[in-house]
Amino acid sequence: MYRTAFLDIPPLTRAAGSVRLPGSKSISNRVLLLAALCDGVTVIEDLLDSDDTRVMLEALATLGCGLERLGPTTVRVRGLAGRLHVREARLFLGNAGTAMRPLTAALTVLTALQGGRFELSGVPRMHERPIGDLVDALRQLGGTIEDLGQPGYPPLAVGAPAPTPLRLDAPIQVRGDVSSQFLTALLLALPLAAQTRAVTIEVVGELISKPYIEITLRLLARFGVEVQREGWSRFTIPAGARYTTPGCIHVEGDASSASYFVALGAIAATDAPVTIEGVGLDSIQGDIRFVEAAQAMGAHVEGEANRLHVRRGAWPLRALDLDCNHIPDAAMTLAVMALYADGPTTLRHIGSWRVKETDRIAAMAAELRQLGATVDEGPDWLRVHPLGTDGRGWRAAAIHTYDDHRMAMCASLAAFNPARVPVRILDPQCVGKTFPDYFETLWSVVEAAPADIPVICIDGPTASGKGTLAAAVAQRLGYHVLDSGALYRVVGLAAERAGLPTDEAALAAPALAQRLGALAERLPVRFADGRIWLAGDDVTDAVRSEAAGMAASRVSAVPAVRAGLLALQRGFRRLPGLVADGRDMGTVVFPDAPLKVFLTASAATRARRRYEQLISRGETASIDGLLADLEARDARDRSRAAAPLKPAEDALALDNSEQTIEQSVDTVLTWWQRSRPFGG
Ligand SMILES: Nc1ncnc2c1ncn2[C@@H]1O[C@H](COP(=O)(O)OP(=O)(O)O)[C@@H](O)[C@H]1O
Ligand SMILES: Nc1ccn([C@H]2C[C@H](O)[C@@H](COP(=O)(O)OP(=O)(O)O)O2)c(=O)n1
Repeated sequence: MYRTAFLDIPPLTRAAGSVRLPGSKSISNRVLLLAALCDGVTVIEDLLDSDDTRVMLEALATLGCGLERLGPTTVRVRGLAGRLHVREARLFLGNAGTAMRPLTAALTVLTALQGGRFELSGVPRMHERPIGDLVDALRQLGGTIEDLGQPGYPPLAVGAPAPTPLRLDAPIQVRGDVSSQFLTALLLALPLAAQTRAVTIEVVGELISKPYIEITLRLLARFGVEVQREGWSRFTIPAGARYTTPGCIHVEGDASSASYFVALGAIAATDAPVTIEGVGLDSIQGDIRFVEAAQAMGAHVEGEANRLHVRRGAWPLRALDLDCNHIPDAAMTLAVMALYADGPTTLRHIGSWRVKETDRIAAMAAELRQLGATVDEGPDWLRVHPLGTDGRGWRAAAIHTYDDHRMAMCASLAAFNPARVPVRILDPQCVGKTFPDYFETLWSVVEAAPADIPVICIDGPTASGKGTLAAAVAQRLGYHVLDSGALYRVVGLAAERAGLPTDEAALAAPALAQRLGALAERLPVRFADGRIWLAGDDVTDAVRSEAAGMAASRVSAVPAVRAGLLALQRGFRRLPGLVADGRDMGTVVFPDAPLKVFLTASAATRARRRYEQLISRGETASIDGLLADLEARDARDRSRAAAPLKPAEDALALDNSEQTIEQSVDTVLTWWQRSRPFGG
């Protein structure tokens, strides 16, 4: 997951390959609660690992539920069997509506039956998301609920020290036109109160998002409770209802998350399809019907039970006028697809967007306008005018994401714009709510022209702080790092292991130069988790010695070695970007890089830094010896014929002798921001 302040997505061209989706959020949190309420042990497989499931798991643990992680996405839950093990607790539920609403209902019923008091709260946005309709229904039922903030919104406290009688004789009425989660919450909670009598729920007003109720009913059935329904207005939980564990339950891939990859297949030019694993036509999630909407816009989709294959069909996409009540979350994806359509697209019946993670109608309109689009909005509809496929009208934009995972994932699709402008996603870690590795998954199936993948080059003499600066800048931007010096060091070491001399006299022989070149070209080197591996050996420490630095300097003067390492170095230019440090990053390896920095510091400063570095590693060193060595190394690196150390013509010079590391990092990031088309 990217924890950077922003993530720049370079213009993308093609897409192909296969993605596996994380588990469905809606199914994950429902199954967790059902497993916690029932009697016995349930093993949940392919559970979503995200912010929203984490808060649910923490709440259940607080309530005394036995939880055991069997793997990253497998959890064993020992149910509470309908009994409260803890009578008082505070539960923090982040911004997870799928935790807040059902837990409020379940704890109201359990405390009415057994006594106890629980406080439920969330992030500030959660305290702006309505829950009043559910609270009204639970009060009708006889539950005790206290508003701890603004009435009708979390935070709340439920329960009282002593049990209170529940009124189950008359049907419980709940409004269904603001959020279907209120009905879901009652459906999940009321089986706890239906041991001796049937309980009926009546929906007042038109029920929205019916597919989510279908998921709830199907999962209740898996846990042994068959609810009878009359249309979408009356639901009866039979007398004697009792949750029983299905033993093992598998969570299917998130159909709403699938929508981004379906859209990708529809938008990107492809040779092979984009294949989405983990969700298909057998899905119980309503958002699977997004596939029909995408097909109506022109996507070519082949579906299997648990898999989808998507390719571009009609191009530009066909404009759409659609009632989106049945796909409230995935419909956001249509709003971005609409930018690539042949006319205005209207999404109707999306009033629930206004009370989601943010006011999604307002947010979507504002951000699509930033990209250059004309957007009209009404209380419960949105009309997006296309930006066209000839490249005109598109603007590079820094997209606000409003702590809303879907805003970030949707906006990423704008990176296919024909104007080939990058898209900046602010606060990319908001995807952690449902799809922490969304961007990494995106990179695995998309392509960008290498020239569009940014590289920041940091060249300069030894101990000027290149490596330190490169690592820090890369971390702030979410970019990859290329420590090219390490490659020359590894060549020196590999030569030594192969019994090849690396002294200057020997290196003058053309036959040796050729062998070293061949060795460099097929160098079995691997960088992983901050370590360097040579043919399976961890050589991280071995290549860091001063002797290895000297050997590297000598072999690096051999043109065949430099040529041999060229392709390997250019291979580091991967999405979303690269920071490369060395001697010739800006002059030879990435001459088209949009930012080149030539980093220097006085020889005395560099000798002192290297000295401190060695001493802190527990090695012995003398400043005078180091100074002599680094001056010799600089002289060789500068005077060699092949790719000598020198600033590129378009490099910006930075002397950091008097700067702290943070100051150098800020200088480079300021230069970088200036070179980007986002303003600010
Ligand atoms: N302003 C600065 N910028 C970068 N590094 C600095 C700075 N001040 C001190 N250093 C230290 O200098 C040492 C050498 O830095 P390093 O990144 O290894 O250099 P290089 O990669 O150029 O050989 C490190 O221990 C680093 O912490
Ligand atoms: N792009 C590069 C990087 C390093 N080299 C050579 C020249 C350097 O003296 C050695 C070692 O480089 P490295 O960056 O690891 O050395 P320092 O950390 O700056 O001491 O490799 C090069 O020729 N071209």
